Amino acid sequence: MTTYDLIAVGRACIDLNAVEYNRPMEETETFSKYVGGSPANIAIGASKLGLSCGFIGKIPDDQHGRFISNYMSEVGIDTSNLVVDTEGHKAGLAFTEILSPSECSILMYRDDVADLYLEPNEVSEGYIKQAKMLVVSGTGLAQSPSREAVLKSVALARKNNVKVVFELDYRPYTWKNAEEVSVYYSIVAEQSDVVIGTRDEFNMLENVVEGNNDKTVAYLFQHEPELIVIKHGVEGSYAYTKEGDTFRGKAYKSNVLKTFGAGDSYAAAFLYALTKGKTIQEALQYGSASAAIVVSKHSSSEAMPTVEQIEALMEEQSN
Ligand SMILES: Nc1ncnc2c1ncn2[C@@H]1O[C@H](COP(=O)(O)OP(=O)(O)OP(=O)(O)O)[C@@H](O)[C@H]1O
Ligand SMILES: O=C(O)C[C@@H](O)[C@H](O)C(=O)CO
Repeated sequence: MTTYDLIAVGRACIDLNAVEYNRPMEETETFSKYVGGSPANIAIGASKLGLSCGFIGKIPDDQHGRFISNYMSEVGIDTSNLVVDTEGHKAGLAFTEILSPSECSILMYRDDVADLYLEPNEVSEGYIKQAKMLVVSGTGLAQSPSREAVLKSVALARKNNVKVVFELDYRPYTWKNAEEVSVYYSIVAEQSDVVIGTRDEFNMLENVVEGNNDKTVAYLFQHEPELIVIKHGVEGSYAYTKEGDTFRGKAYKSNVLKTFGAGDSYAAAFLYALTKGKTIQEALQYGSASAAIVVSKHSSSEAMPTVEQIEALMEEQSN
């Protein structure tokens, strides 16, 4: 018996999104606070879509930590394995700059962040075995002890027949160099059932400047993965199966406010659709429609849509 459709492991942080957008951050005076961090956003998105979700991570023992934990509980995520740090580590902060709908950047404050101090002994087999899938974010591999905690969670998932979904989620901060990224990304990707990332992120995994999708899938299908999703921004995304099928997901039209949040909302809705037994082609549409909604809104987490909103957009743009 599984209790959770999905348990995500990794960072739960704070996003501070510029309220006065279409201008440089130097001229921004007001920021809105949201829960952020890619794996937290995915769990929030999936929970808002009605999946039962849990989370493994570490938050600070302060106002930010309590804000994160309260918000995640409010949207229905089980936070019993969201460990409270006792050593004074802080929450990661992501200040977002929205220069224009297509030129966005994120200014990260991630020195000594609590999420990277998750210890292997804080990852419980009893918890992981209650899930259908474990969603692992690449950033959790950037530094010890979180690195070992994530590797342990993958090993426990595999031992208990829990599907491993690896969201590459490459962020340059905290990694030392490209070799290191490639080493740890390969270890986890080769053991995962599903790997999701952008073309650039797969280049980091393979440690190549310009890879191509055929080579990527030929490499990964020699190992555990059964399904690989490669995203190409507004040009859409491709899903490849080990049986040799390829599916293309087109991006939906959107009144874009900012670009970030696309990947997390895409993953949440894609995984929701697969969990509900939709086809891979349909799952690509759910993911793309969810992303189109989130890029038209101000936040990544709070903006995660409902199933009805996703299906309405799919219907509206069905031709
Ligand atoms: N401007 C856009 N308009 C509509 N849909 C978009 C847009 N940008 C991205 N998407 C959708 O979101 C999906 C994922 O986007 P992308 O490939 O940029 O991922 P990502 O880089 O992980 O996102 P993020 O910016 O959150 O890190 C795309 O395949 C597409 O369907
Ligand atoms: O993942 C992060 O740490 C920042 C996110 O919360 C932010 O909203 C984003 O970049 C989403 O893609």
